[in-house]
Amino acid sequence: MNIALIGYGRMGKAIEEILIQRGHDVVLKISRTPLPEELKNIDVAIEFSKPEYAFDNLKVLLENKVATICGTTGWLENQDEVNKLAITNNTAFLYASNFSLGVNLFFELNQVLARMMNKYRNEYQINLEEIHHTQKLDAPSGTAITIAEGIIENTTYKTWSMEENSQEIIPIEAKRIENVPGTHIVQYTSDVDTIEISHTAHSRKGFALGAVIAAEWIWNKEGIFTMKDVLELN
Ligand SMILES: NC(=O)c1ccc[n+]([C@@H]2O[C@H](COP(=O)([O-])OP(=O)(O)OC[C@H]3O[C@@H](n4cnc5c(N)ncnc54)[C@H](O)[C@@H]3O)[C@@H](O)[C@H]2O)c1
Ligand SMILES: O=C(O)C1=N[C@H](C(=O)O)CCC1
Repeated sequence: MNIALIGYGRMGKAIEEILIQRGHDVVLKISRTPLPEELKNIDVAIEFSKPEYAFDNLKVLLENKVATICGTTGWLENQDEVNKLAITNNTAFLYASNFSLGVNLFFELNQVLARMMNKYRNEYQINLEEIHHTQKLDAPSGTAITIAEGIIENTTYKTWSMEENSQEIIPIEAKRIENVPGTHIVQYTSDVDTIEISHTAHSRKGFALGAVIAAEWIWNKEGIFTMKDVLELN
């Protein structure tokens, strides 16, 4: 496939390596705004840039009817508009806060555990922690937000917060430590014990491979998709 890499930083470079290994051609690499207004001969675009640029990049890509995979976090206030653009332009769009197979399995496990723990809300205090490298611009991580949303969907918690903690709120703690690719921990603590599930990425390879697999999957499709569709976790 002909792939456009929009954002050529740590993730863009890790994705390029896997694209080449799998026989794809990287026909465009963009590391700053603006994108060219006309985009031709691109099968799929993979967008991993920065929170403040993602929305403008996605608009140009979708208006050019380019099927797009987006891994940039921190722009989701515009998600509805982006989804609409994909639909009105008869193209395909997939956003994932985390493309790794392991984290997508972890999302499922988190929901099962949340359902079980809801009965014991009074005995156990929940805590969600994410740890990433010091260059990360957004907090909490997109992955932590997806984990919190998965808990909210399956329990009586109403929201998440990095500042407040109450019966209705899932507290999220974001730590920044040099060279950590991404760690997420969900903990339920009582007076007598702790139940904990965690996912630790050893490198960016898992994120990059997942993004390439999603790009291969979305080619020639129309609509809004998630990694659940790609990995057949539905
Ligand atoms: N979904 C996932 O699985 C996943 C995994 C890792 C990182 N991320 C997210 O991906 C994003 C990128 O992460 P990273 O570690 O590669 O960051 P990075 O800072 O290394 O790279 C970002 C790149 O974007 C480029 N850029 C700047 N302005 C741009 C513009 N207007 N258009 C296009 N590119 C532009 C920069 O030159 C830089 O090279 C972040 O939001 C991060 O949270 C997501
Ligand atoms: O390195 C990053 O930045 C990461 N961002 C994603 C997030 O915000 O969840 C995925 C993990 C790595």
